[in-house]
Amino acid sequence: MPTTKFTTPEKYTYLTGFGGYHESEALPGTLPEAQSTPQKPSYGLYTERISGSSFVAARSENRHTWLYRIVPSAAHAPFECEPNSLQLPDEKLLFTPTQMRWDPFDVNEKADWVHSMQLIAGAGEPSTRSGVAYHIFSAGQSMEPRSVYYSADGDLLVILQQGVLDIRTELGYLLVRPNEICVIPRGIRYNVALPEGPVRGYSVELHQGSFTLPELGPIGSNGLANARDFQIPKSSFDEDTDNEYQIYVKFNGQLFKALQDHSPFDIVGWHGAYYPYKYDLGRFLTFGSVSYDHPDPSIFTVLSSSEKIVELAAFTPRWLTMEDTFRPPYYHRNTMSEYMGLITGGYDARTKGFLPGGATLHNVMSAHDPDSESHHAATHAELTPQKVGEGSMAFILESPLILGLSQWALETSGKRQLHYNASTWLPLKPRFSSKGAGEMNGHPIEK
Ligand SMILES: O=C(O)Cc1cc(O)ccc1O
Ligand SMILES: [Fe+2]
Repeated sequence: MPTTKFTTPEKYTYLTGFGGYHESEALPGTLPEAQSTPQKPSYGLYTERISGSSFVAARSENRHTWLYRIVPSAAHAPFECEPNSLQLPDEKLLFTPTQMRWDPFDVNEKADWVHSMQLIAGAGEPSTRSGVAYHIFSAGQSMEPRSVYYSADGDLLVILQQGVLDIRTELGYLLVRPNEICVIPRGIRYNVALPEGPVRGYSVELHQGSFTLPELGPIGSNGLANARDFQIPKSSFDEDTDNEYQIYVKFNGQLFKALQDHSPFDIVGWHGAYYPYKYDLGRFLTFGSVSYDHPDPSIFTVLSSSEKIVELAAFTPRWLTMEDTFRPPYYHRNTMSEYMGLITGGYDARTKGFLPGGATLHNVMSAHDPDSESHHAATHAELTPQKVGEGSMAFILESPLILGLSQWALETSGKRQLHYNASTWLPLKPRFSSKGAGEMNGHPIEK
């Protein structure tokens, strides 16, 4: 059969709305009317289903999608183990309460998406569907065009820091640019091309549950990440049953590969609620205190997860107007582990050492926040309305899990700052005076 390529002119247009039931067809008349499994699907297609939740999951958590494709995904050669996979950290993680900070991670010019993922920290494991894995990706190469990857281990949240990801998923295209995040659900196959050169960023794989929008409570019906701003690909297919394709899968932490002689991008139409999506953090509707005191960063939550295993919050540009307030984050210890990254610019509790493409980890109950310089600056700042984070974007992943560190994070990457704690908090000296409130080492505290 001759190979004919079909790409929709609407390659990068999207459906919108978080969590809703969507449908898309690249050829009119693909989707069956009023049913899902007709005896003879249109155009001689095969019907296939991908389930992202158990059949009996509550309606609010039930996620599945019906696919109408040229050849079923099951038609491939056996999977074989890829022995030298970088993505397989078959190692014991190190659990330490020591505060961690990393310089920006290097781009691995030779690696593609699949082979560039490096584990930073994790807890639990995929086989029992427990916990999370935090990775850094830093790829210099597009994936081989006739190859796809999927993870059987969890839903993947991608926080892009540098470059552009042209992600072709089975369900259509997603162009992910800096300041955007995307989620690729477990099992969805995709190829990542790098149209603008090397990419770098952070990812979190959720072994259990799925990503959700946080409840809004007293905020009301809009705000934070609005459901409408989540973008979902539209169906687009290749009609190629002549060439060989590679299917990579991460399965319980191990990379496997199988070959097939037809394009995995052969879905002509789909309907369902299980799909990849992207979101531009620039659209976040930020709330904060307009009177006094520092609100908790939960007010910045972009995505939560169904079993509260991890939550993503973004520190977007915003106005601070609080009166008589120490405005940056307070000193704290937290029952949650806090992993932070910087997409652009700076972060108001840290004057130096926390740079775009770098990261920090303050594990469960490990004390942290403002470094001595930013503490001093904020204590003496004039409290006029102030825009913070202009041109900046930082994020935090909060998790109740104690995170263990990989050998790569601790040693191999060479990016761990060995004197993080000492340089950040040891310069903080006592300023207490029993002679009375309002004095600092015998000097009146400036109001
Ligand atoms: O910088 C951090 O550690 C994140 C953070 C920010 C904040 O405003 C309050 C608490 C907190 O952990
Ligand atoms: Fe914190």
